[in-house]
Amino acid sequence: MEFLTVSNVHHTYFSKDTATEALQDIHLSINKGEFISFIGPSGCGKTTLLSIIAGLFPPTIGTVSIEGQSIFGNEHVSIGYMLQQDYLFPWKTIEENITLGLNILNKDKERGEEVTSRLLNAVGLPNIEKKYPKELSGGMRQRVALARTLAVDPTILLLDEPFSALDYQSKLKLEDLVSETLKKFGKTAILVTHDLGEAIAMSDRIFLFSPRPGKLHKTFEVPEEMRTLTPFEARAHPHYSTLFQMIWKELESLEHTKTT
Ligand SMILES: Nc1ncnc2c1ncn2[C@@H]1O[C@H](COP(=O)(O)OP(=O)(O)OP(=O)(O)O)[C@@H](O)[C@H]1O
Repeated sequence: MEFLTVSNVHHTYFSKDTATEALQDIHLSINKGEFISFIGPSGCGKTTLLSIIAGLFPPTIGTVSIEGQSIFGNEHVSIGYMLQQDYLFPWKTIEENITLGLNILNKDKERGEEVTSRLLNAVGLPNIEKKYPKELSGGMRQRVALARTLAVDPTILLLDEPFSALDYQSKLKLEDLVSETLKKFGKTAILVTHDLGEAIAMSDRIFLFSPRPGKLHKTFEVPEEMRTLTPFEARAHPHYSTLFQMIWKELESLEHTKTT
């Protein structure tokens, strides 16, 4: 079932005397519960498209809708955004950080304690409600950021390189945790990443964009039998390296068109 639709999206950034065309004629659709990755050469407009889907600004041309309704100014759509940095408030406890969104939205305020405890359990960090972010490692803080993102029960989760600041071991563990948690909560998600292996291991489909102005170059389906595995297990599946090489070659040919 089509859930998110991006139709005829073009985006140009205008400043005093320059116009930078970031995206050109993007059409795509995503099904409910799917995990999608956006990959492509640096500067091809991945973050721009994610920001437009988040409703941070409208595209110059085109529309983005969720379940048939435009996302701009739509108060029924709540977007969960997870970034490279966790952006937890250092002066607030973990519980206060997690319930921040609920308080701002005036939603489920009285259930804050219960929601916090349920989500901290889900991300494997029980009983840290009263701690402060500085008492946690980088990986633990990103797990709290995931709990905070899920607390508002977002319609869709947008993940902009959320693992890239972590050491390799923490990154692999968090990939598994995010994947398992999103499946458990039945969430739809889009991941922007420069790590092709991560995209293959975590996604149902991968959207490859061409150099700026970014266009959707190709879509790759991850084989069904890999999707039921954890990202860690998926990396050991024989189809993983086949897909990696296929997409890598495409990426290299796109990089070539960029410089020539
Ligand atoms: N606020 C802005 N004003 C002007 N130009 C911008 C702005 N934000 C992004 N750009 C330009 O738009 C293009 C697309 O940028 P964007 O950050 O979306 O690409 P990206 O694919 O996410 O890049 P990267 O992979 O390097 O993070 C780039 O050329 C960038 O310099």
